[in-house]
Amino acid sequence: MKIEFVSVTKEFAVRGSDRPFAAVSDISLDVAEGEFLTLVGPSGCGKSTLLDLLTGLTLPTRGEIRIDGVPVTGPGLDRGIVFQQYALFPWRTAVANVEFGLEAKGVPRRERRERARGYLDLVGLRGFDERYPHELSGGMRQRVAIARSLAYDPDILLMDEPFAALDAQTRESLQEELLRIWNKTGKTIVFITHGIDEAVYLGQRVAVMTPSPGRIRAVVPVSFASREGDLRADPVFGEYRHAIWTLLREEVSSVGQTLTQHGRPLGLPA
Ligand SMILES: Nc1ncnc2c1ncn2[C@@H]1O[C@H](COP(=O)(O)OP(=O)(O)OP(=O)(O)O)[C@@H](O)[C@H]1O
Repeated sequence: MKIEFVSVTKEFAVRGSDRPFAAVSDISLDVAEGEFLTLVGPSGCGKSTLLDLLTGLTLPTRGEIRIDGVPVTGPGLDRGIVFQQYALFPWRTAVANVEFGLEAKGVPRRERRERARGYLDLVGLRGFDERYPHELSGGMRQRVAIARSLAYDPDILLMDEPFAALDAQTRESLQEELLRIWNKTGKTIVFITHGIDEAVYLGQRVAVMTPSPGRIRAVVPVSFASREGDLRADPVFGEYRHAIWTLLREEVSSVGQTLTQHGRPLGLPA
């Protein structure tokens, strides 16, 4: 297993109270090597807390997170992160931003530019190497951020609502690009979103989180007979969307009904 959360709880101290607040509680979840897992849930359910734990920026109060069987004790170059905000260096061109990842890896100067250009190509930004971030659109900046994370050549890509600030059309085209990049690179991706459509479109499995305390309500495997054409208009897409929407509203019994109706066991609680 690439990533394992084993009974992970994260508590924060609350000012003026001697009882801590559990941001996430007793989370157990496995992510396979090369899998694309989306994590969906409402604001405040603990998605970012889970991701922070996975980056090693914070440590669990109880439980353990393992990568390749080894407990996470701090950040590492095996995990690349893409945030909602672009976090690019404004004083560096696109290609120099991507090169930053290669500097961290100790790649010799000569090789850096060439490899950085390769990553810009991969994210569809050929010809934009010398643009500064302020000369790029929001979608392009996010492509540069993805290219920079890929330049570290991490095994795992962690994405915290990376497309949330983009307009709908740009978001859809970046989702498509991301799937293409994932297919090409075989990275393990954990992608956080509060959009059900986005979770269903991208994920091979969708982990559904509910708040107070943050828990994983269900993990829904997603598959389509074909991804040709307008996938979002596919009735099966609508079924997944509805199932997850219902889970988020805790109407679990009707979810069981919707799904068995079509004879596809989706691993949901009955
Ligand atoms: N450092 C902290 N100290 C105290 N409470 C915290 C801390 N970090 C997060 N929390 C609390 O933990 C809960 C989960 O927060 P988190 O940011 O993980 O949620 P989220 O699902 O990512 O939300 P959003 O979608 O709005 O980003 C929230 O109630 C938040 O107030």
